[in-house]
Amino acid sequence: MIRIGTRDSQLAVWQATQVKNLLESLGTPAQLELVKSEGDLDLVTPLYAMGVQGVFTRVLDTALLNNKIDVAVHSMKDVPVQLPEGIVEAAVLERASYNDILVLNPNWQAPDNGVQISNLKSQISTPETLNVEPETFPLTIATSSVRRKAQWLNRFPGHTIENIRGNVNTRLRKLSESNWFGAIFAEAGLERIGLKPANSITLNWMLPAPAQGAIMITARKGDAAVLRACSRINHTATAYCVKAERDFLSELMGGCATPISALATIHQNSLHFKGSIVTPEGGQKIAVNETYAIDANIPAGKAAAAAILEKGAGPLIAKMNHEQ
Ligand SMILES: NCc1[nH]cc(CCC(=O)O)c1CC(=O)O
Repeated sequence: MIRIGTRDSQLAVWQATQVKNLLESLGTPAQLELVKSEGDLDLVTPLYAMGVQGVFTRVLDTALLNNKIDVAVHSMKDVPVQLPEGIVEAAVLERASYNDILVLNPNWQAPDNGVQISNLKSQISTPETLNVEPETFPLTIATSSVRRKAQWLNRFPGHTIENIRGNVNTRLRKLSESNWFGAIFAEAGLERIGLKPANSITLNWMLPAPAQGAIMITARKGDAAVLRACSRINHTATAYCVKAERDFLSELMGGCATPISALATIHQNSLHFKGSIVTPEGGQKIAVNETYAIDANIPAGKAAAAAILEKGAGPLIAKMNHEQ
């Protein structure tokens, strides 16, 4: 019987249940163990001020090391790149959507100046390759992610970003009780628990967090039986892409509040890698868009990090770490 540790939010339990079902479909019985995390208990402090590293994962790490559970299931983007001593990656499940989406506030009151909501929506959904129409109205958007804030303000410098915390259910409620235009969510999180509202816009110009949309299973180092069972539900292509994204992050990371984004996808025999660094208030952005032949066995994330440093990312990262 594999004991699966999970946080107790609806999304976390959904993800852990997915792992339980996959393990059981291959003949390994499993049960869930629900654990509360600090990231869920404190809903006021912005994540970056909590010392982001591991606020969601620490409690499950402790439970693993104390032999209270055999595996832990995490949204992979919440897992620090450096795992604690004694804990290893056991599997990565097939990735769901990696997109960020803007959920519109159903109760938003349009100002009385003739602004067209359809114009605002089309500005927000315009892909990266097209120029954005000049702004017609300074919107207020909610997110507590520095990465999302930085990219939003880079594209819409006149807008205002408000902080919003809590699990996805809490954030959807806070949005509907606010006067914000919308709030940014990971599409995967809302889709998994059937909460993605129809009035949402895919932000295909926003680069996701490394490993967004992927689920990671961790286990104790050397727990051979558990590692063997988990390896059978590992999705190789996803694991390959998110490794590149996390390598990029770890090569560049000086501080945990640095808005670094990365997305790796596989097309035929190539790995396409997009990465960016944007200053927190959106003023400066450096991006790379690279392609690596998979056969060549190049460590894509490290190569892309070298490419973005070549473009001048170093001083930008240093400056952000200094200001923090
Ligand atoms: N940081 C919170 C978090 N961690 C994982 C998800 C969603 C699922 C995913 O991205 O894999 C979310 C919610 C969000 O970002 O809106």
